[in-house]
Amino acid sequence: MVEKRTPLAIEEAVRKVMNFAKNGLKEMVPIELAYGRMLAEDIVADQDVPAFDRSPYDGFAIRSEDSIHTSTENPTIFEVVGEIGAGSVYPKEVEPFQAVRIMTGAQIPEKCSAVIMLELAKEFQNEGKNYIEIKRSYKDGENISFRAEETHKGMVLAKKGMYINPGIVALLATFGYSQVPVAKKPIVGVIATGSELLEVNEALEPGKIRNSNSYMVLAQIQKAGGIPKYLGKFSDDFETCYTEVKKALEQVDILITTGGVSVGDYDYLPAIYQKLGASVLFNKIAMRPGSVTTVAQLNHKLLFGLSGNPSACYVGFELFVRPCIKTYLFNETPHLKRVRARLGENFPKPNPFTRFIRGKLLYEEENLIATPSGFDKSSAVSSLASTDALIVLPGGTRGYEKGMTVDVLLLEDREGSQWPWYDFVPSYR
Ligand SMILES: Nc1nc2c(c(=O)[nH]1)N[C@H]1C(S)=C(S)[C@@H](COP(=O)(O)OP(=O)(O)OC[C@H]3O[C@@H](n4cnc5c(N)ncnc54)[C@H](O)[C@@H]3O)O[C@H]1N2
Ligand code: MOO
Ligand SMILES: [Mg+2]
Repeated sequence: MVEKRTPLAIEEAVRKVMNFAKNGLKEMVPIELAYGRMLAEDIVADQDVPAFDRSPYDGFAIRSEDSIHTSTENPTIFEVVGEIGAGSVYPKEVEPFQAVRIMTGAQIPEKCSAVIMLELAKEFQNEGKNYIEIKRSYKDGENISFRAEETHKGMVLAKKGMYINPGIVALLATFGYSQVPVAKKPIVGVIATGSELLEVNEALEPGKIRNSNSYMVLAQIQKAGGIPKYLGKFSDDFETCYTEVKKALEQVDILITTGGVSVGDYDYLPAIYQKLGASVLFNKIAMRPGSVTTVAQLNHKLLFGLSGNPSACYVGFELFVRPCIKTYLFNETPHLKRVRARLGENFPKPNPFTRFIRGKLLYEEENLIATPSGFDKSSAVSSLASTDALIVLPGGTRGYEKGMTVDVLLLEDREGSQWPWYDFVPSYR
């Protein structure tokens, strides 16, 4: 008699896994390699930006008080006593009715309090000296970029766990991080099980299929921020698979197997977990696809037994493995982000379990439309190619109709969420 498994609610299953998700370590990388990594520390401003009052224009720096009585009828003349470009500092104090020719980015000379744009100053020479004439007054501080107007020393500019985008790279450079503290990536091993599996370069034979799960999962690992490590594909032979899984555990932070988790004669993963002494967190979830997704832990190392069926494998990874990789990388929003959309097609088939339909998102005017990507069986491969969201259809006795409001989990978003697993309400209720 085949073992009867009790399905666990998805939310509970994710919670059980997250109890074993842990933060990883920090490592330093040169700033050129920081893009795309996750920050392992808050970035705190160790200086003001700008660090000195500077000119936002090419022009002339003056003492604004010298310009008070200026008008078209009563122009004011300044003697130009020096010139500085960005990077240079005018060495003296500026006297009344003197001006310093100054370029964008240069430090405002001492005593100066306004900048006249080049275009608004009439330049002339007299007896070998340079002068400018202006026809309006300038206020104290006019055309000056003040010290700390952008950032104060001590401000947190980017938080630990944030994805390092080009803007954060600019910040890191501004604040002198030639070496950047980033989260060390977890090594995530992948083992495919199945006597039917051929390698990608092998010709098809009767009854066999090419191993697509491994390469799909390797890509998912990379996308989530881990280091994928392909450990091979093995026939459904208990001893071989046991030995390979045991060996793999020594080389990785997280281990994924695909296939062999259901109740079939050659589904050996449950027995492998038992022989390893690993404790199984669950082996049946009230979801489709991926109901057979099994997760175990051995000495706090997670072993994900993803289904062999490609769509089930894909979904199992996104719901369970991804948040563990993100947590390892210090991310505090490790789960998929959830938004509302309108269903783009009828989905008439009711299901007792919650379904995660692979879908494609599209904006129509201000509405977000989520349309199933295609062939929807758990064995489907082709529909995954155009999938950028999982449409969540809670289990029940009725199907869903085009235009209904549904929850979707975003696969191409970087923000993520702390916890999307609450109140999935079927819109037909
Ligand atoms: N009597 C029952 N049979 C099944 C049940 C059940 O509850 N009772 N569950 C079904 C569900 S749901 C799923 S999902 C599958 C899960 O099977 P396994 O995870 O044990 O995976 P396998 O049996 O090894 O393979 C299933 C399917 O996937 C193909 N496969 C496997 N590996 C790969 C790979 N690397 N690349 C591409 N395709 C792969 C394999 O050829 C099979 O067709 O069990 C149901 N059965
Ligand atoms: O676990 Mo299966 O993927 O539910 O179809
Ligand atoms: Mg099976």
